[in-house]
Amino acid sequence: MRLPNARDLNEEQERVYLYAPEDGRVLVSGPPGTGKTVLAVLRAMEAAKKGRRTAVAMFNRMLEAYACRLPDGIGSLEAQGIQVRTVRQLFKELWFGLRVPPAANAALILLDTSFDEREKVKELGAKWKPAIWAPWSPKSGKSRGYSWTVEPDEYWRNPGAFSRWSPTSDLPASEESEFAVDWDTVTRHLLKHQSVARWDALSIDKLIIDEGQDFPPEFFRLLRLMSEGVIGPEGRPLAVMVLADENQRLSAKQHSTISDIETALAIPASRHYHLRTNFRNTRQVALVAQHFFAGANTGIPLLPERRGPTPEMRRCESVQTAVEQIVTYQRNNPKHEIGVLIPDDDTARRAYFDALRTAAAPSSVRVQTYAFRDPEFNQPKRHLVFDEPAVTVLNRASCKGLEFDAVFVVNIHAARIEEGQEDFFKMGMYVMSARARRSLALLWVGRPSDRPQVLGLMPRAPAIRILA
Ligand SMILES: Nc1ncnc2c1ncn2[C@@H]1O[C@H](COP(=O)(O)OP(=O)(O)OP(=O)(O)O)[C@@H](O)[C@H]1O
Repeated sequence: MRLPNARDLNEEQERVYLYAPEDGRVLVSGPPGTGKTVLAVLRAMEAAKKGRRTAVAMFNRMLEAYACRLPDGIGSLEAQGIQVRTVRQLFKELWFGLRVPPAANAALILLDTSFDEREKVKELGAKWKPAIWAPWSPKSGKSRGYSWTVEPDEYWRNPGAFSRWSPTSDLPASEESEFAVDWDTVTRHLLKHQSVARWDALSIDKLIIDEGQDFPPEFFRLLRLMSEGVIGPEGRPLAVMVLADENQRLSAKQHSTISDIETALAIPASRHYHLRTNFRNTRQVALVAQHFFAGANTGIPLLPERRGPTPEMRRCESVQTAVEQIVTYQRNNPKHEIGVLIPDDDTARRAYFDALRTAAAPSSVRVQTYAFRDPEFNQPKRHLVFDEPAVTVLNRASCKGLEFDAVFVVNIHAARIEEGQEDFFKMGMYVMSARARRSLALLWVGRPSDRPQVLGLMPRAPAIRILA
């Protein structure tokens, strides 16, 4: 990521960087491009310099990978002793480390079993699952990677039979999705087992959360209790800083508005900092993003002065024609970072990725992608480069927080907007168009006579050049 020098911060950023309290809870809100991630990273570096054990927690792996890469000469965040994790991973590690007894609705129960006792647990119905990560399994030796698990039904029939192997469970999942955490259950469980939890597993005393709007209020209620010292190690309350923009919410279900976060974290006005200056986009890109603005509280950024080309909306005969447009742009601008963003359709993401890779093959340009569910491409820390020329193909959910010189939002004709979900569609378009530093194109595929539903929601001239 591009990290301005602390001396280049503007006044509103400086207020956070220099004067926001180190302890308790602080909220920073601001629209896209106002420097929230920059402040998260700068504040983390500052806290680490002062000897505070700090973590920056991101919503997804893409942002985690992006924030890990700092400009040359600064050294990675990890090298500075700062943990960079997704929130889920951070709390999963903590949860396992606390070794609290299994939660009632947990999908998986783990046993801390030595190699020598494997036959005994097997007799009780436990199974060895090598793919399950257990913090206590040694990295080498005879029992390397052994994770013994027992089905919840089996366990709850006779919990006492397993007690000698310190049973614990996975983070309780919410009913909506196995990937979403049931934070209320986590809170209740930690309150109940506060005295037996091994709190030395909490390896941080400062937590900075980026993209805070994508976590539910229950998560912030847990953080509040941890920062008040109600949950956590005695005498070591957790300091929390949250950065958020409610206009960039990802899901209609699991999210928080700014006022939800203020309430759940009990943030007074004096601890809520507002950013308004957009450092990322040109004025022309910002005007298109503004068209999709859904009107929630964080506000529209001040329009930037920097000028650039007028964004375009282009009809393409086929996916292949759209791909050719992108490849032509890349050939004319070989030094650019290019984002190809899709309003959440994994089949389309893969199709664009494959077609771009083939079409760009004669050149040495890097074409890369990420998808959580695609085992070939779900390790962005290992596979992706940032701040170098590349064509990066991503779904909407993965492009949060990132930026590119040029953005092509493709496949928009296929977007289906469910009743009452228009605001979320617009928020998705807001997030994707605001990734562009300079050039923005919205591409749809169809015949000249086609009128896909979404075209009615697109900006019009003169904000955008319409090309058929
Ligand atoms: N004071 C500054 N001077 C110069 N560039 C800056 C400054 N602050 C931020 N930037 C640049 O602006 C861009 C956007 O910053 P950043 O990604 O932190 O914004 P953000 O608020 O997190 O955006 P989003 O909500 O879209 O994730 C980055 O390229 C960053 O380097």
